[in-house]
Amino acid sequence: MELKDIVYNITPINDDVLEKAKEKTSRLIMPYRALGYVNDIAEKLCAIYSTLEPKIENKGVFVMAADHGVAEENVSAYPQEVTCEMIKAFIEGVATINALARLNNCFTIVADVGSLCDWKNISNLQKSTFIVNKVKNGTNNFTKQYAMTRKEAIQSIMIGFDIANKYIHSEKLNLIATGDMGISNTTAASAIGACITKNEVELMTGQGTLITDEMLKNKVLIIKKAINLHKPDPDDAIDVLSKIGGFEIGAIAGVILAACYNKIPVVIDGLISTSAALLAYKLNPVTKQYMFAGHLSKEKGHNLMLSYLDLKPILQLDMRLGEGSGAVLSMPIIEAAAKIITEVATFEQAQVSKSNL
Ligand SMILES: O=C(O)c1ccc[n+]([C@@H]2O[C@H](COP(=O)([O-])O)[C@@H](O)[C@H]2O)c1
Ligand SMILES: Cc1cc2nc[nH]c2cc1C
Repeated sequence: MELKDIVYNITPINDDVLEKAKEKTSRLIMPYRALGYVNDIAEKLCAIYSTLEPKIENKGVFVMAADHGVAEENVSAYPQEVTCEMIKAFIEGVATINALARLNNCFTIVADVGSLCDWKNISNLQKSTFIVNKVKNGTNNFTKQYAMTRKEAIQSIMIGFDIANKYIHSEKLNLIATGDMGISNTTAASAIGACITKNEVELMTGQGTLITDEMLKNKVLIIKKAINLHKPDPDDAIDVLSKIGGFEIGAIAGVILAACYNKIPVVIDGLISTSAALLAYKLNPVTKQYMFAGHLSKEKGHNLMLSYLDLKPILQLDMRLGEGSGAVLSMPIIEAAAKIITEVATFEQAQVSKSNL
C-alpha cells in the first residue's frame, strides 16, 4: 500500500453515535455530566468504535527511536550515545516506559527506525518486541542540509504505519499509544511545531533534557536558521518532515495513521509525539478525531501544539520524559471512561429519581 492510499482511506468517526453517546451520558445515574472530561472521552470512544458499549481489549505502545544530525549543534544536555543506550534499556525492560507498560498491561513494541546503533551484539535479555527497520543511520544536520529526502520522509512514515498495522492485528490492539526516543529530537519537534502552528520559535522551544539558558538561546537560533534556509511549506507535511524532521517523528506519524486507518484511538505522548500528530493532521485533518492527548508536557511549546490540534490533555504532571510515558500513564483514565459509559445504569434501569429542574 502507498501512503496516499492510506491517507485517502481514513474516514471520520461516527457522528451519529457521538450524538447518541451524549444522550446516553445524560441518562446515566449521576448528576448531569458529573464526570466532566471523562464523559467527553467516553463519547469520543463510542464515536471511534461506532458503539455505545466501548470496551478496551488490548493496549499497545509503540516507541520509535532514531538519531539526529542536528545533535552536533550542541542542543541537548546528553551525548548522542544515549539514544542507543536507552533503546537497550527498553529492550531489557528496565526503562520508565517498561515499568508503566507492565503496570497497565500494555504490549510494548520498540523500533529502531534510524539510530546510529550497531545491533550486531544485540542483548539476549529481550523483554520487549524489538524491530530494526532503519531508514538510515541518523538524519542530516538540518542547519546545513535537508534532514532527509522526500523519499526517506515517506519511507519513515510507512515504516511506522507497517509496524503498527501489523501489531494492531496480531495482538488485537484496540488502544495504542505513541512514544519516542532520540537525543536532540526536541529541536526537530519544536522546529516542526513552529513551522506548522506558525508561532514564534521562541514560544515553541524549550530546554528538552534540561539544557542551560545559553544553550537554549543557541537552540532557538539553530531552529530559526533551519526554517529560514529551507522554508518548509507548512501545508505539506512531507516537505516539513524531510527538511526539519526526524525518522522517529515520521514513524510516529505512521503509527497514528495506522490507528486512524484501523479505527482505533491513539494516545499521543509529549512534544515529540505531538509534532508527529501535527504532521498526521496535515496529511489528513480527520486523524485528529482519533487522537487523545495523554498529558501536557512540561516542555515549552507543547501547549500551543495541542491548542492547534484542539486537543485537551488528560494529565498534567509536569512530566517531560517522552518514551510514551505520559500516554501510557493516561490509559487507565481512558479505560475508566469506556467502563463507565458501558456499565453504569440509566435512571430508568436503576429506578433512580431524575433531577427536578
Ligand atoms: O515528550 C516530551 O515532551 C519530551 C520533552 C523533553 C525531552 N524528551 C525526551 O528527551 C530526548 C530529547 O531531548 P533533547 O534535549 O536531547 O532534545 C528524547 O529522547 C525525548 O524523548 C521528551
Ligand atoms: C536518560 C534519558 C532517558 C530518556 N528517555 C527519553 N528520553 C531520554 C533522554 C535521556 C537523557
